[in-house]
Amino acid sequence: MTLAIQTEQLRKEYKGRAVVQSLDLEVGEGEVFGFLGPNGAGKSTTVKMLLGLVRPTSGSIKVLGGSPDDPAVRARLGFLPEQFRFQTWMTAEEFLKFHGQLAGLKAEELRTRIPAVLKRVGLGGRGTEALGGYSKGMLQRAGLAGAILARPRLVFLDEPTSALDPVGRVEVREIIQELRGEGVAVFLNSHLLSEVEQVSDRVAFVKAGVVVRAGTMTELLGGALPVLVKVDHLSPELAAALGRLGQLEHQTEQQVSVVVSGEEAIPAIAQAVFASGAQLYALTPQRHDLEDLFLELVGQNGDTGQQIQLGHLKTEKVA
Ligand SMILES: Nc1ncnc2c1ncn2[C@@H]1O[C@H](COP(=O)(O)OP(=O)(O)OP(=O)(O)O)[C@@H](O)[C@H]1O
Repeated sequence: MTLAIQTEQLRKEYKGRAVVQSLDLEVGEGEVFGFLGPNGAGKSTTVKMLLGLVRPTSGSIKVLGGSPDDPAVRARLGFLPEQFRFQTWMTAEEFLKFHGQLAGLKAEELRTRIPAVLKRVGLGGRGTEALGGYSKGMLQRAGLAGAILARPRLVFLDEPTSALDPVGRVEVREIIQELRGEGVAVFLNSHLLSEVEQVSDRVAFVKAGVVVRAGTMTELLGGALPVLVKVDHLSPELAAALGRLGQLEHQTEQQVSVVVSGEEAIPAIAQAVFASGAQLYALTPQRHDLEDLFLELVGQNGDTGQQIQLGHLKTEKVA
């Protein structure tokens, strides 16, 4: 299998200061990979190196099995930059035609492909308007159309939903899922962690140029699950029964958090409550999310938290 991205000991220095270091990445075909970290962590620099726009100080990069400097490889890459500044005098159709031609698409294919991608990103019927008159969200949609136009095998999306309304965000999530279904790898850079959590197969957290944690959602967020149980009266018998299912925390007369190993333990909690004769008011799993993990890893002010350098980060597709 050809990996979509493979880097070994990738490093970038600016004026002798390392902004990306020891980066070993492997992203599989059809994998959605979230690359997360605080401002200035080195995410955009990594993306630019993967696209061949910035030269690494040392280390190696393979994208789609080749070099990002190879025009044939570049033609199969899609890129939505965070700061999209498009040719405002062009219409969306002209902009896409221009990018399609640069990617080597034939005029005949562009005739059908351009309206199809405009429709896909929610700009159907707006293609003949100048980009100068587009709203921020419409521009971001046009940029996404440009990124997927030439049927790339690897797409880099840098903050793809920052200007979008909630409907647009759902649509982008659907597009990412479609790309994955077609075997396209997606390298996603976003501070909107709940969205990353919903679409990514794997994520890596980067801090000061170093990957501090990486894995699948289950690997990162699985494990102990606190379940909040609210009842009319938490009798000693009920507490004892719940204590047999998991560790009890934050116990009061009417509620307790039962820390169990996974969701499969939830029905037994409900049964224990009913068997005790108590009235159940709430049974709430309180799974940690990527935001909790982000704050834990990089600290609320971005400069606390532990740094663990991973020797090797493999990111194979998760079924
Ligand atoms: N051309 C450059 N010259 C000098 N320093 C640079 C250059 N480009 C990036 N840097 C520095 O490299 C570090 C990483 O920047 P980068 O843009 O990769 O971070 P980022 O993780 O994408 O941040 P953000 O989330 O804010 O977009 C920063 O300290 C930045 O100042």
